[in-house]
Amino acid sequence: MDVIKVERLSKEFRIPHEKRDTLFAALTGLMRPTSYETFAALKEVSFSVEEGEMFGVIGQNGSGKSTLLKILSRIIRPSSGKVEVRKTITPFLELGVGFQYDFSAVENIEMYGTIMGLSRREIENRIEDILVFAGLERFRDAKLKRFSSGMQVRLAFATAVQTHPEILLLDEVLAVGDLEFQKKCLDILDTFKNEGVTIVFVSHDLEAVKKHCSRALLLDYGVPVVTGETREVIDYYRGSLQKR
Ligand SMILES: Nc1ncnc2c1ncn2[C@@H]1O[C@H](COP(=O)(O)OP(=O)(O)OP(=O)(O)O)[C@@H](O)[C@H]1O
Repeated sequence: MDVIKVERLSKEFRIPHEKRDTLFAALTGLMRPTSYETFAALKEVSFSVEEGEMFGVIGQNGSGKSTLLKILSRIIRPSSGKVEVRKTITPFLELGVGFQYDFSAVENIEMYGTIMGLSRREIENRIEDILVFAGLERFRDAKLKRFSSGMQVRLAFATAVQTHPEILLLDEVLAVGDLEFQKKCLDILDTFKNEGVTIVFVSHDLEAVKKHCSRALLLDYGVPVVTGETREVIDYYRGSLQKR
């Protein structure tokens, strides 16, 4: 069963240009009205993701991957096209949103867990597991402002995976963690996959995409160049990069 179905999805952003012809006009505010340029971040993108599948989205910087995930999670609206999502989406796009830097690790787990929809009891039962998974047991009472960015992501990911996701959207969030932690997270994703969780995984780490995703989509400046079996999509991507 398809849990995500995207048909001819397009997204255009309006980029403002302020025209100030002379310094005098700029200083006196006598400028022409702002004009806008339209920028197409996604152009007629279509694909579907099956339940329990880990689906990769790859492409160069600025190719529209994050825009696509933001539309799937309803953070932004498409300009045209159709997006159907049949289960609840848990977006891990910006891990750690809501973290309080003056709070300790444990206080942040309690707060973040609440934001992610866990009950008080669920959080209390899991605090130790979360700290162990994040490898931060020794830092339980340290304030977050003393943590490195990698430590913050470890804490956020460790808390977030305790929720009961149906569809997970991951946007390059693991890249900040060190190699050992990245491996741990990818192992967790495999466990999720085995439990039937659907995962959409945006990454520049092509080896991780190849290893964990069954199918993938390659975007090139908003254009869906190829969708299919991950190995073929990655080979195509590598081949096209060599030709440039
Ligand atoms: N709110 C916005 N307003 C205007 N342009 C935007 C906005 N959000 C994204 N863009 C533009 O859309 C294009 C696609 O951006 P997006 O962040 O989706 O790319 P990406 O593939 O995720 O890139 P990266 O690999 O660098 O994370 C970029 O050119 C970006 O500048």
